[in-house]
Amino acid sequence: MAEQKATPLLKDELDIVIPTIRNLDFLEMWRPFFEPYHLIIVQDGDPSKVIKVPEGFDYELYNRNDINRILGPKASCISFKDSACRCFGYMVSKKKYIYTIDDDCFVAKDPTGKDINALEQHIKNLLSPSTPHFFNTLYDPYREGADFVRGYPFSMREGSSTAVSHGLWLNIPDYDAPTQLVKPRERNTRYVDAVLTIPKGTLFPMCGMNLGFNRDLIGPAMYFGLMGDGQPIGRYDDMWAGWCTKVICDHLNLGIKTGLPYIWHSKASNPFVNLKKEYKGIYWQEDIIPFFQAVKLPKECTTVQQCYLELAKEVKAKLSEIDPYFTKLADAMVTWIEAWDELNPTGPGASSAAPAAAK
Ligand SMILES: O=c1ccn([C@@H]2O[C@H](COP(=O)(O)OP(=O)(O)O[C@H]3O[C@@H](CO)[C@H](O)[C@H]3O)[C@@H](O)[C@H]2O)c(=O)[nH]1
Ligand SMILES: [Mn+2]
Repeated sequence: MAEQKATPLLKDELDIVIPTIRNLDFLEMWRPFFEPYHLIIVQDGDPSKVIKVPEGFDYELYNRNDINRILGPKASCISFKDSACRCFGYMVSKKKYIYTIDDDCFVAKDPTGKDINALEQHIKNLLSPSTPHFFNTLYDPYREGADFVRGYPFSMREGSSTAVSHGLWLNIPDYDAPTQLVKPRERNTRYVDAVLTIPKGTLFPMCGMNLGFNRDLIGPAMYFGLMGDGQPIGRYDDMWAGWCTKVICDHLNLGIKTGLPYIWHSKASNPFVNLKKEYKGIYWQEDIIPFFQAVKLPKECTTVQQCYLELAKEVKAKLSEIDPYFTKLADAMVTWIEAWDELNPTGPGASSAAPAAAK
C-alpha cells in the first residue's frame, strides 16, 4: 500500500506572510515546504504592477489599493515603500500562527548538506515551551537529544508558552549599514545548531526576515512601525516590533526563542541606501533602548492590546522629546490596535473583554 504522506504540521493553522516588490520565483525553491500552506502576499510599491505568483500556491494578495480599501483612514498606520507593510498580512490573517519571510531568502543547507525546512523548525520552536525565567546551559531542553541540566529547578521545567521563533541567516547577515560598509564581503558561514530562549528582562534586535510567531498569543504586538515613504527612518520596523513584543512577552510570561532555523539570505541591500534609512535610528536607539528597559506595564494589563495601548501612551509621553516622529508613531500604534480589533473582533488575537470590573 502506498505510504500515507504525513499531513504537514499546522497546515490549516498557519499563514506565510511575504512582503514583496519583486516577482516571487524564490517560492520555487521553497515549494516542497511551503506549497501545503496558505500564503498572504503583501505587495508594496506601485499597485498597478502585476506580481506573478508561481502556479500551485494557495494565496491571497493585497496591494496598496486593497489596504486602503480595507482599512480606510486607518491604512495610515501601514507603511508604504518599506517591508514594514508585511504587518498588514498579520492583521488580515485568520490563523493561529504566522511565518514571515523575505523574497530574497532561500532554502539553506545544514552541515550534512540537507535542505533545511525552516518552516518545520519554526513550528517545532513554537509548539514547545520556552525558558525565560531560568537559563538552561544546554540550550533548548525540549529539543531531541537535550534536557534540563543538573541544578535546573524541577518546579520551573514546565516552562512558558512560546510566542516568537526568531530564525537566523547564512550568507548575507542582517548587519546595519555602518557594519555592512566596513565589512562588505563578510558572509555568515557559521551554522550553530542551537535554539535559545531569550531571558526575561533582556531585549534583542528582532529581524523580520525569517520569523515565526503565535498570532493568538502576541499578534497585536507585531506592529512593524511606521517606516518608508514620508518617514524619517527605515529598517527599524522589525526592531520596533521586537522591542514592544519582548516587553509584553516578559509581562505576560511568554517566551521568545532565537537560533535555528537558518535560511540563505541572498541579497545584500545597498549599504548607502540603508545608511540613509538607518542613521537617525542608530543614535535614537541609544535612548529608545533605556526607555524599553525601564517600561513597567501595570498588572491590570492582561491582554496584548491593553499592554500595547499602555506602551503607546508611554512612547508618546517619553520618546516624543527625541523627535516628533514618536508622537506620530504612538498614534499609529493606537490606530493599529483599532484596525486589528476591527478586523479580528472575535478571531485569534482578539482583545479579550476588558478585565472584569472589580467585584
Ligand atoms: O520598499 C520595499 C523594499 C523591500 N520590500 C520587501 O521586503 C523584503 C526585504 O527587502 P530586501 O531584502 O531588499 O531588504 P533587506 O535590507 O535585506 O531587508 C532587511 O531589512 C529589514 C527591513 O527593514 C528586513 O526585515 C530585512 O530582511 C523583501 O521581501 C522585499 O521584496 C518591500 O516590501 N518594500
Ligand atoms: Mn534581503
